[in-house]
Amino acid sequence: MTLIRSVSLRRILDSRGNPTVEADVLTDSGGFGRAAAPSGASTGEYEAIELPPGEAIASARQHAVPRLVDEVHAGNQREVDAALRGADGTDDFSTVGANSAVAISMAAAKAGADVLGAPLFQHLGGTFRGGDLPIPLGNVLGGGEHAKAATHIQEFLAVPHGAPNVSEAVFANAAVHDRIGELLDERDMPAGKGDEGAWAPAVTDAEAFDIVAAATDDVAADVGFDVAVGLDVAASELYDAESEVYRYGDVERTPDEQVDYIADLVDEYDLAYVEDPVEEDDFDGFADLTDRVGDRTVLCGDDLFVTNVERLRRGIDEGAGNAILVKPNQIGTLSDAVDAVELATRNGLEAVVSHRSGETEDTTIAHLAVATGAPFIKTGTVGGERTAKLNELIRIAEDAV
Ligand SMILES: C=C(OP(=O)(O)O)C(=O)O
Ligand SMILES: [Mg+2]
Repeated sequence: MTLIRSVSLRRILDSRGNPTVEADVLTDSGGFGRAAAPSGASTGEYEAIELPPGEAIASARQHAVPRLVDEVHAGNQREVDAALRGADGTDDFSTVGANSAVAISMAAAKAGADVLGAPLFQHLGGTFRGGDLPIPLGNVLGGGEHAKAATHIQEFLAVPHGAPNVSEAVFANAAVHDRIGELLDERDMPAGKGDEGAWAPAVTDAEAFDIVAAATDDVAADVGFDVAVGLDVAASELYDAESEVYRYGDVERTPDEQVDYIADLVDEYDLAYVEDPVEEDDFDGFADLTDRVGDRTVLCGDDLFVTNVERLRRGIDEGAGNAILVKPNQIGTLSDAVDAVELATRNGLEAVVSHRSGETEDTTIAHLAVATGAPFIKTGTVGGERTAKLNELIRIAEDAV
């Protein structure tokens, strides 16, 4: 019933206005799935390879599609993803492109769910999933690679960890975003928005902390539950490997000073979450920070782990971090992404399923987070490509997908 009958690939627009890959998968019984690849801007050095969409599509048509059509069942995700890996023949999807691979992998999962008549999260996670919804981490102000001339730290996040349900959490993050807009207005600080819809004012990181902390406090008082502050430092983008310093404009920090700086920020702002506090090769610095503040904050590896079980295993062995960011396109298939979540969970690390800065209306990550029981999802706060996932979570919670 779920034997793949056709796979079609096309170029569509992503939220930055760049082309990306969309895949349609059709099964012999008429099951249909459509999914699109997201795309990063502050990408990790060790991510799977995203090819220019035209090349990725041509290569997938040549190498992957013949291995899938009339050969593989969309309902068997491991079989689909093994066929994609076999067709590619490399560790990093550099033949067919991780963008084609992830679009096909996710579209096949949706086709499988369609045949079953079950929501995607249930097809991926089993019938007992759906009770635990992730806490949404909302990017409300930022800069880095997502908005030049704004903050050095890439993302200031709202963390509504006291919310009684996902819907109230989603609306609390939107309220923080809105409150920041008011505070920027009051302070006469004009601001556009970055790639993920977060405010991108030309303020210092210190001013940004002040504004975001005020906004989360105001919203927490209003909604009656805790809303904390989190960060994605995206430290690899600040690191100058030649001189071995982190550059925040004119301010330089050595790797040791960087660890001290982040540890101080965790205590000063009671940070609930810090992603990529040090650069992607510094497992030692990550472990040092985990020793110092890992008991009171979530320390998450994005560029450090790139959703890769080999790099995650090293992190587990060395005590680097207590959480992993999970981006399916960093590794190329849903099976690989689920393997990373399961390895993390078995070893006491938390999983944070994540969007990319370049996104589409695709909602697969909302289902993946619920399917894997991930405690967090990071998928922005406002903007149609971000609200697509947030609204899907609200529907999943209501059993309305
Ligand atoms: C979402 C992120 O940005 P990008 O997609 O640009 O890597 C991130 O760094 O966590
Ligand atoms: Mg990141």
